[in-house]
Amino acid sequence: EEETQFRNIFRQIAGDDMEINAEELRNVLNNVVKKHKDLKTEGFELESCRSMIALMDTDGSGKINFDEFRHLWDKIKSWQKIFKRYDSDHSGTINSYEMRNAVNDAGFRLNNQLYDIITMRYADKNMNIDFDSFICCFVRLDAMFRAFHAFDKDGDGIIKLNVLEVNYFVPVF
Ligand SMILES: O=C(O)[C@@H](S)Cc1ccc(I)cc1
Ligand SMILES: [Ca+2]
Repeated sequence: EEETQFRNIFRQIAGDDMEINAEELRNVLNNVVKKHKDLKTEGFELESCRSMIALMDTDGSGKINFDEFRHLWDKIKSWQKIFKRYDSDHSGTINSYEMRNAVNDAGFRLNNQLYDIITMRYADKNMNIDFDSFICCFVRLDAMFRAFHAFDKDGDGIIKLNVLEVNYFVPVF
């Protein structure tokens, strides 16, 4: 039941080509986020949606198919729960202190420097991160850690990268 309903929603968003492009992703994200008063945003930017698609597009089609979309949607659903859980002052934004706990809760382990880097990168002038910036940050962190684990064959937490492979880690910034 849930599955067919989700597939129908996907079909509506994706249209005839049954793939979601950046424009269609931006529309659905902005329509859904509007319903959540506790998620502050100026709206998802097209550029952010392009990079979200690039990071989730496993078959390199430049768009996301049903499975890739469902995968992204499940992540966004879980990350919005984390956002609400750690927005302790219900400001609708995440401050640097709340961000550290949110990132940890999502299972990402960063060193202090990286926490500061991503907070600077995604926060506004008052050091607050709004919802769309939060999601973009988490999509990139997720992609970075997935790439890292793909390279870390023996799981010892150390990887060797040649200059071309470094590209997998640039999107975080
Ligand atoms: O689907 C919803 O409205 C809730 S449950 C989860 C969610 C919230 C915000 C976004 I953007 C996407 C999904
Ligand atoms: Ca807050």
